Amino acid sequence: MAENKARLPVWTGHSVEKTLPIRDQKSHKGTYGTGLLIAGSRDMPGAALLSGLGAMRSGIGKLEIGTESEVIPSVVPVLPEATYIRNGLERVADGTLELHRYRAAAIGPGIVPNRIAEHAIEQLIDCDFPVVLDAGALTERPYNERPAPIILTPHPGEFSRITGVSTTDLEKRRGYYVSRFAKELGVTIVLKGHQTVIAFPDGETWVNATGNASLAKGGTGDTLTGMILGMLCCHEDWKHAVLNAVFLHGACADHWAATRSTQTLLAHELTNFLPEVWKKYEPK
Ligand SMILES: NC(=O)C1=CN([C@@H]2O[C@H](COP(=O)(O)OP(=O)(O)OC[C@H]3O[C@@H](n4cnc5c(N)ncnc54)[C@H](OP(=O)(O)O)[C@@H]3O)[C@@H](O)[C@H]2O)[C@@H](O)CC1
Ligand SMILES: Nc1ncnc2c1ncn2[C@@H]1O[C@H](COP(=O)(O)OP(=O)(O)O)[C@@H](O)[C@H]1O
Ligand SMILES: [Mg+2]
Repeated sequence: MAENKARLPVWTGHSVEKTLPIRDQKSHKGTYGTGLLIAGSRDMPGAALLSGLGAMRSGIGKLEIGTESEVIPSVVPVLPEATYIRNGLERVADGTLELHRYRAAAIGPGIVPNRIAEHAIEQLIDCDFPVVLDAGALTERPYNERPAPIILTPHPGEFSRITGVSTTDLEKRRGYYVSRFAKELGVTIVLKGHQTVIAFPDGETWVNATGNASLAKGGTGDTLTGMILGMLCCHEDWKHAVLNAVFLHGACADHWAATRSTQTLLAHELTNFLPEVWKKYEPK
């Protein structure tokens, strides 16, 4: 029997209105910090662009993208605002990149899981800023106590990979499994899909109120990872950053679906709508 979702509280538009940050007229880009994004590879260059667009459209101060050299020329024409760390994955893995200056980091979109990636993830987890782990960074590992959150953003296939729970069992009890493993692993888990569930390690769990099947398309999760990174850099409360990123990501898809076929969305179009959609929830 499908789990009764009614037990979980819903993160609504009103929740977002109460928790969105104000962009102080006297602020400067340093106010919102620099985010580090390790994403993209030669066969998956678009993941770096999609997550980069998500981050730069979501309140960040500056974005540095660590990616393979050959990926950079495909990102710059569409996102000239980001700067780059050539072969950033290797630089993080071998400890030659200064990490303390970042406000938050995200790693995984378009990254091939391997030993170097694992070393880079270990280095980031050793830092004291929030780290988002997605896609190629979602492999089974323990997480030690640290001063800032680790945020995993698996779809059901990735969740199954890191927990051993079959997607069939998972889909019957999403709320139960995501809350259980968030507590057991001591991390935040965003279990994506229809009615995304967000579970924090302290047991607090929410269901997202937005989104639709137009998001069932490659690249939309990479986009969300970037949006979470950007919002971590501009929200005081990191939990609100995660919840509001998931909500606004789905709200952009809902804006699309209001007048267009849900068969047709391209992931990069989500961030074209974010300026207008975000505005709707800001204080009038
Ligand atoms: N433009 C780019 O550069 C893009 C780059 N991308 C990069 O591709 C990399 C691989 O990421 P990925 O998600 O595409 O593949 P993977 O991790 O193998 O997981 C899929 C497996 O899980 C299973 N599955 C079960 N339930 C599921 C569900 N509800 N939703 C989804 N899957 C579900 C599913 O089983 P199936 O039902 O297909 O048998 C399948 O076996 C990653 O680095 C990502 O960033 C992409 O973002 C696209 C655009
Ligand atoms: N049927 C659906 N309804 C609502 N949201 C969906 C649906 N299918 C997928 N999504 C959303 O789309 C995104 C897919 O993430 P993911 O599978 O990681 O994409 P990719 O890795 O290809 O970028 C997630 O944010 C998920 O919540
Ligand atoms: Mg994904």
